[in-house]
Amino acid sequence: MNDDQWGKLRQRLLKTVGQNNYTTWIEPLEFNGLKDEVAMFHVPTNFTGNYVGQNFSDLILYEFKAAGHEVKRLLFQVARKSGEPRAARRAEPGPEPVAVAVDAAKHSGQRVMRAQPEARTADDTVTELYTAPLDPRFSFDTFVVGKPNELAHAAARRVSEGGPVTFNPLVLYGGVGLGKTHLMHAIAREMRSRNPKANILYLSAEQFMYRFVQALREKKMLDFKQMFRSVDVLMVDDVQFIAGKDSTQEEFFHTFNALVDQHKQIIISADRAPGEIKDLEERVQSRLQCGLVVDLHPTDYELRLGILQSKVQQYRNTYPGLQIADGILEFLAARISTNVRVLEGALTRLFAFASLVGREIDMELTQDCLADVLRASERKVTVEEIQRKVSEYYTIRLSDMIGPKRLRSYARPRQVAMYLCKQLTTRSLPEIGRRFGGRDHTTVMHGVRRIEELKESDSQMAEDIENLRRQLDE
Ligand SMILES: Nc1ncnc2c1ncn2[C@@H]1O[C@H](COP(=O)(O)OP(=O)(O)OP(=O)(O)O)[C@@H](O)[C@H]1O
Repeated sequence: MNDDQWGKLRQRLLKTVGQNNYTTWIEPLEFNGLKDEVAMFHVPTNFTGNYVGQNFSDLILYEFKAAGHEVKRLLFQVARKSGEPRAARRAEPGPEPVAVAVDAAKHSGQRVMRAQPEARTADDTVTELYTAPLDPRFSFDTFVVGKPNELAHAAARRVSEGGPVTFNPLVLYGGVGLGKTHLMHAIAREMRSRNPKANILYLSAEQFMYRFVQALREKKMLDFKQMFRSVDVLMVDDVQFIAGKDSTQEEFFHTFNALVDQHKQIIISADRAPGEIKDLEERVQSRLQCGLVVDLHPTDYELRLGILQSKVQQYRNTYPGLQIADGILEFLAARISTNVRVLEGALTRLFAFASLVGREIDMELTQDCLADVLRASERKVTVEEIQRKVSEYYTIRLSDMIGPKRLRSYARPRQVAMYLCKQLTTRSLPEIGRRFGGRDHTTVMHGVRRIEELKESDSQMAEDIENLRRQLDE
């Protein structure tokens, strides 16, 4: 594998791990070759290697495999700073500078060898990750409410008003870019403005783990416990991050209990319902389920349009005099349905571009400027292609998949195909139903929902969907 291929592999990892994780963890990896089924990397610090090994090894190994390279181990070595001799390019762990090696055979995310905290160096400091400043853009005023998020918004508002703690914890969950962090920040800001003396701690679950690890390393566990137990409000974003990290979960559990006992408000966000977070201890799951659990649903057309209109209002201050033709926002709301982050990014780019070239934002400029975004959201694949691919994948006859048989071995692939049609084409549910032997749209909806559920709870299903998507992309 050469650097170019590694570049492509990295791009695939970006899609899976998200931009933040990518920038922090994947981008700093310097690919250093493949030897004897060992993929070698230079990493800036032991901590990076250790972290990547623990959290992303299975994904990296999977991507190597998908790219046709048999890789059994990952080896992370600390790169020397300039002026220092380069780290030896070897596959065997030596006394220095090996940080982590990960074995594919045991690759349920487990390391076979790890750097002990004591082995870390001063440059492993993670202090900068400890602060979690609130984003000034994320307030209730800028949060657009629609059907998919009205319950989450109402619960967030209610909690932010303070007063007696009624539901504890409040858990907000939902998919990528649907506004969980926005709402968390809005709650924190509102609480702070209502009660400036309140000790409100907002941090991501990742930061919670870093603090915990650092406290262990520096033998300051008492300070850690005291600090977390003295807050009035604890807000932990993206709690799914601690799943599978046993000691962190345990500490989180105790912190949680101590605060609930003192009637302190806890607010949590997650990318899925607590009961569906794989490798999250049952006792943690059940604690999270004790309060109010509310769901941010995927955006609908109206909410997307509302968000776009609100952003245009905000942009008017930055770009006074900018003209936007009728129908453009409607076009974007209909075409870009992935997540709000992408929608916002598209609009920002459009405004910047229009102001640079000094033109009105019309359809032509929109198509030019957002060609890549629109192409990415364009669903070129057809219902027929999906049906064919899915029947091949599950080795069933196309006619059985489309036909009336209800046997599980036909019904499940049929639901998978319906799900993919919903995701990858612009066909409506009734249209999809018609193409599947004239089925009713409610049957399609049921099938789509079932697969969405299974994708979360059944790793085989998640893998099947991913494989099929990939094959359909080719
Ligand atoms: N209802 C909304 N009104 C206004 N802006 C929104 C809304 N929902 C999301 N956004 C914007 O979309 C972007 C992504 O939202 P946010 O970061 O809160 O998503 P998230 O659910 O926390 O995603 P992730 O799972 O990636 O952490 C932010 O810029 C946010 O302001």
